[in-house]
Amino acid sequence: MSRKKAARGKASPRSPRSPKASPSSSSSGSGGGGSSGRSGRGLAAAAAPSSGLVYPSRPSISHSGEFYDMAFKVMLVGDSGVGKTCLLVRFKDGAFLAGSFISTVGIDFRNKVMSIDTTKVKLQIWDTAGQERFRSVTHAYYRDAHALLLLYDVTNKSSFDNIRAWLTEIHEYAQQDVVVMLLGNKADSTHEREVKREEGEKLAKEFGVPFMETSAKSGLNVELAFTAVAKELKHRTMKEPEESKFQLQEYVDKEMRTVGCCSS
Ligand SMILES: Nc1nc2c(ncn2[C@@H]2O[C@H](COP(=O)(O)OP(=O)(O)OP(=O)(O)O)[C@@H](O)[C@H]2O)c(=O)[nH]1
Repeated sequence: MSRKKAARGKASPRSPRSPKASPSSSSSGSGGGGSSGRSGRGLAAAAAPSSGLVYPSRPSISHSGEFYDMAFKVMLVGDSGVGKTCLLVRFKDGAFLAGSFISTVGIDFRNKVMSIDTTKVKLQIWDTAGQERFRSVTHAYYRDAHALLLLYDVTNKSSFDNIRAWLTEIHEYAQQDVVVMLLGNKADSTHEREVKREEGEKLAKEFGVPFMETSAKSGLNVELAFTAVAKELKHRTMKEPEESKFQLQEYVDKEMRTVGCCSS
């Protein structure tokens, strides 16, 4: 069995739910960002993304009129229902999508320009459908991703168990030096919790990836997760010799201690 097949075999995402949007309804987000993926607008950008890092010699301007110095592609991946769209909407708009769950169809993206030290970093964030039937669409996007935020749902053990299969898939399709961060989402749901924080930490350690728990609902660590990834990508790109190497997990741990965060 090929590695690809093995990865697929292991992954057993939640049973598919009927999406409310049709792939043909889409023109994916550009400029200020695409749709949230909630109302059937802007879903399922079928065309492969244009490749590569934007690191212009002078600031560029985004479609929303914001200047930026460098741009990166970040993908959100993980089982259906773990909260990828909600995490993106929380980060981009500071809101939580409560109410009935509508699965993402295919793939969608939104942009956000962040100030990292004195640099303007544009993140183009791709929200992928977690459902197995869209996997072949999302595979095409992995190779252009500079960072992957891999989510599981702390209230859903099988989404955690599937992380190994997701990591196999990432190794198969993404660039070798892609930045990967593991996120245990829905940390606000203390009563329904099925995965302890320590289990997430242990798995992340095993695979050598940084880890934190998040909540798209409360906003816990959402900004931090994207900031940490943006910092890592910026440091990798600038490679300033006098700068000491940026340590992503150290940064995350320090920031979490500072804000006195973390749920359990
Ligand atoms: N309590 C809680 N619920 C959340 C959180 N994030 C998402 N949800 C809920 O989980 C459900 C699924 O969220 P989505 O963001 O649509 O999940 P997704 O990973 O994008 O799902 P697919 O599009 O199918 O891949 C929704 O009902 C959300 O309201 C969170 O942090 N806390």
